[in-house]
Amino acid sequence: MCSVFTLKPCNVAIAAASTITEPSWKRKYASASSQVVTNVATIAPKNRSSLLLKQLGIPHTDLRVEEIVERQSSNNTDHELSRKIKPELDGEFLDESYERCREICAEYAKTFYLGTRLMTEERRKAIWAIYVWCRRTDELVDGPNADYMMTNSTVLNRWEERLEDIFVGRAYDMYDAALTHTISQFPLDIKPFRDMIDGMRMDTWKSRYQNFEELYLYCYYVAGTVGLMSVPVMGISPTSSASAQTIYDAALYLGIGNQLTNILRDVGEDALRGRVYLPQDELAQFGLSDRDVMSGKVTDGWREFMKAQITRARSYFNLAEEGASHLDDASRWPVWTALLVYRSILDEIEENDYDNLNKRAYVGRGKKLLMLPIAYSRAQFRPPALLLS
Ligand SMILES: CC(C)=CCC/C(C)=C/CC/C(C)=C/CC/C(C)=C/[C@@H]1[C@@H](COP(=O)(O)OP(=O)(O)O)[C@]1(C)CC/C=C(\C)CC/C=C(\C)CCC=C(C)C
Ligand SMILES: [Mn+2]
Repeated sequence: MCSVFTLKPCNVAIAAASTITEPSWKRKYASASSQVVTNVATIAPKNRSSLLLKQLGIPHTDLRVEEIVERQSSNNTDHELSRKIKPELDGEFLDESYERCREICAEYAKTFYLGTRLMTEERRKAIWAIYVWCRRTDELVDGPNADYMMTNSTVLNRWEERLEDIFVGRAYDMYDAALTHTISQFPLDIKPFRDMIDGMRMDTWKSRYQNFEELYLYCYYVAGTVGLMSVPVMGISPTSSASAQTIYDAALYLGIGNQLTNILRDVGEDALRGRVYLPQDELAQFGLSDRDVMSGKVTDGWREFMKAQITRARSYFNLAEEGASHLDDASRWPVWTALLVYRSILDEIEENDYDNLNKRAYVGRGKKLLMLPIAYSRAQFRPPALLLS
């Protein structure tokens, strides 16, 4: 274990790296890429979703969400889920741990941080801890220290072992300690956390996506998982008549919508890193290729392509809206705020006349604040079935 008391927010990735040098880990996978190739090949796209999804042309890959929902709804205390571990942490240390998580969330994720400020204290602390774990995981593969750490399967395997430790109450540093405590307070499942690490594995070897199915899988791994991690913290309204599956699906869609938006916002930046997340077959349908993405020229063809991409990203936010109304009363406002603010990045791309090759779309603070009352009024809505019960 490393010394954690000197960590500063900007050292998050270094802190992650400092504990991954021990040589004794077991290798779970022969290599990062073979693991992911296997996943892509064996998780057959399975259209088990509603007519609405079919009409939208959205493939719903079998992402084993049912497995998570089933455990979440059961009272099986033997399972890793719902284990009430009691980390031996004193109040002051824990307060400091959460405070460090808060600082990082405030510094790196203004939109999410705004959302968390609208939550109850317990929930907001839990989301800060989850945020920091997600951010550190992402930093391992594309943060400033990623090259220095030569991110490879070893680093990610070690990070996954460390995750397993966190879930049994063993923390390596202060950030882990906050998450360990969160796990003792909320019925979090380790699965989406593991899946996010798989997504980062994927990002280390894959820089092109042939079609939307491939991209969707990546988006699930790195972002849909965040939705699944968040539901147990946000809570489902006790009067909701919706199935847990419906609500988890909606949370997953919010993650997908966020990530598609992220990808559309960052096309130019990602291209500079040699990455094109846009589906190759869809680029070709619009007479475009990687070369157009790299050229930085915003043509009419590019605009038309972007319009279609934006429409699809919005459709995921729309699907998420349905589930947001079934969350616990106290969680609806923050979730609606995050949804509206993140979705409005798409409006900004339109405002920029679809120039996401040279400009980064940005939602100003004023606009964000204006969305608070709109989100508040949306959050007052409860599905009609609840009013009857
Ligand atoms: C029923 C219902 C609607 C429930 C709500 C569920 C819910 C709260 C869903 C939230 C979904 C969400 C916030 C997804 C985040 C997706 C995201 C931005 C993923 C990013 C991936 C990698 O992308 P990239 O490398 O291209 O990005 P950068 O340029 O590096 O930024 C991630 C970076 C993966 C890691 C994710 C995070 C760090 C964000 C985690 C956020 C939270 C835990 C906060 C959620 C809180 C609120 C208030 C919504
Ligand atoms: Mn990233």
